[in-house]
Amino acid sequence: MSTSEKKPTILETIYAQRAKDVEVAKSTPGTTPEDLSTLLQMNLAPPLIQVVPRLKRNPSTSSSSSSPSLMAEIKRASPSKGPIAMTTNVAQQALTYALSGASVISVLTEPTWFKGSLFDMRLVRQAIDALPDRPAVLRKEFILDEYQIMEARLWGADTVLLIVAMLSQERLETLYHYSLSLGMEPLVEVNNADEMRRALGLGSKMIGVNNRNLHNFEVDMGTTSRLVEMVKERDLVLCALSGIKGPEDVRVYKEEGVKAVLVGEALMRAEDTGKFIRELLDWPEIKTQGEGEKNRERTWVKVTGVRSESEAISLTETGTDILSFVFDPQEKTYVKPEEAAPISSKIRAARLSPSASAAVSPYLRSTPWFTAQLGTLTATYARPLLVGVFNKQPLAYIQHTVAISQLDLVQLNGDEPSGWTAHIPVPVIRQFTVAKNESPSQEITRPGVHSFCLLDVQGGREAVGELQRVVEKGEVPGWRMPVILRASGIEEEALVDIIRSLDPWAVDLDLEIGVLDVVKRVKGL
Ligand SMILES: O=C(O)c1ccccc1N[C@@H]1O[C@H](COP(=O)(O)O)[C@@H](O)[C@H]1O
Repeated sequence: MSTSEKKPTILETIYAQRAKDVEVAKSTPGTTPEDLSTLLQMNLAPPLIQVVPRLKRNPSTSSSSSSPSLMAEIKRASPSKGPIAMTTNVAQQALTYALSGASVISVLTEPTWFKGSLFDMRLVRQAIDALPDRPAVLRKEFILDEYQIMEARLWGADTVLLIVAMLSQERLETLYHYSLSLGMEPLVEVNNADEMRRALGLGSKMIGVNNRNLHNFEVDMGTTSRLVEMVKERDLVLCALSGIKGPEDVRVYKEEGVKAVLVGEALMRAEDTGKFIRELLDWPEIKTQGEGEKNRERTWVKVTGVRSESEAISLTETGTDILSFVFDPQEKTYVKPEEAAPISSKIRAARLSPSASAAVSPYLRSTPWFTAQLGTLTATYARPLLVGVFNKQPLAYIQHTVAISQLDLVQLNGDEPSGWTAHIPVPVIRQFTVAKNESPSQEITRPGVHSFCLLDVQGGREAVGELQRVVEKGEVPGWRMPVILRASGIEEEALVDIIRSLDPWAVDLDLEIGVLDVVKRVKGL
């Protein structure tokens, strides 16, 4: 950056401070450039998503006149406004943005003027990590050194900001290509035609026009509009940045063909963030489950302990949705994988394809983890589903059994390591115990590891309160968590009451005399 005799502008001041901050980080034991480079070589950076394709999808994409996509910013404070939202919890804010349809979450990581940090960015990434089709994470920074791009990748960013106004052409090109080498297409920020030419010269696929002049803070909403012509017919996403306050601002950009808008302050100050976003972008309401609304037809029945073809067939004919084989030799209903295989084949040959209506709606792309798992399951598999139940068997045995017995799901009843789920090729159900006056395990509601949970209720009716809390508070407000209730040991009338009040996704019954009558009763509820 060129030095001048005049008082430095805010951009020059921030640049100078960030250059010092980077030197401190680089010379701190544990975070030297060599350390970061080793961490990258060890593949310790979390997986990436590609920002440009993600930016092209938003809740209005399927309609004939799609609205711009949203880059929603986490911005506690700014040099021009001072404090904006100092007490906002960044993880909650990010999840709200994601569930409201944001394609990108921009996180200011600069500490002095914006009160941000890499820790904020990590929390944002963690909060949205398990969502299907999660938004991309942008490190919104004053990037002047490759070191900051390494940091960004290691702390969970999918893309970084490069501000043309503060970089020589040589630095800009080097940083742009370095970011690409780590798999991240950067957002290149410009403020005038000269800077736009420099960004286009890079071959940038994502250019943001900042309506705010970073030297004098002046916001001119026409800045983006004046540069639109320069990118017409080009294969890139043009984004309008700064000063966007209401739907009228976005409408103008939409008509001009701007594909995305970045909004910070207005979102951080919004009272009802989801509503504000819908109105701002003229998006359709994103469907969430209303109070008591079901996302499926009726309680499913899972029966555990199937050992013969005749049992499997009569259960299927009675309407059982999930058949479970027990592969634990300690159990009296144990079957060997070779014995389950022909039963699976018979059931698979007879079952119908999933109904088209079960397919996941595009508006539900950003549903919370467990609900989305259920949506995928019902859209992908025909019923009855075939489950293998395991209790501390070796991983290799589980993998072998999935293949031999053609299982749709695996149920883990022991304390198998959570990392195993990544190596089991079908969705995993994990069993937990829920007991009266005992806080349920936090693992039950932790998204991203198991796909479904089966809750073994100890204490009959009296533990139902705990169960109720898991179902209602388990995921995100407004979303009831789908759970499988282990019903064996609960007498039939109590079970019927529990199903009526709790509306679990499924109940799990042991195969024993009289189970067919219970299946019929549950299916008839
Ligand atoms: O907002 C500032 O004061 C500022 C100062 C220096 C560099 C960037 C600044 N803000 C940027 O503003 C947008 C978001 O704008 P808004 O909050 O929606 O008006 C974003 O690009 C920030 O990085």
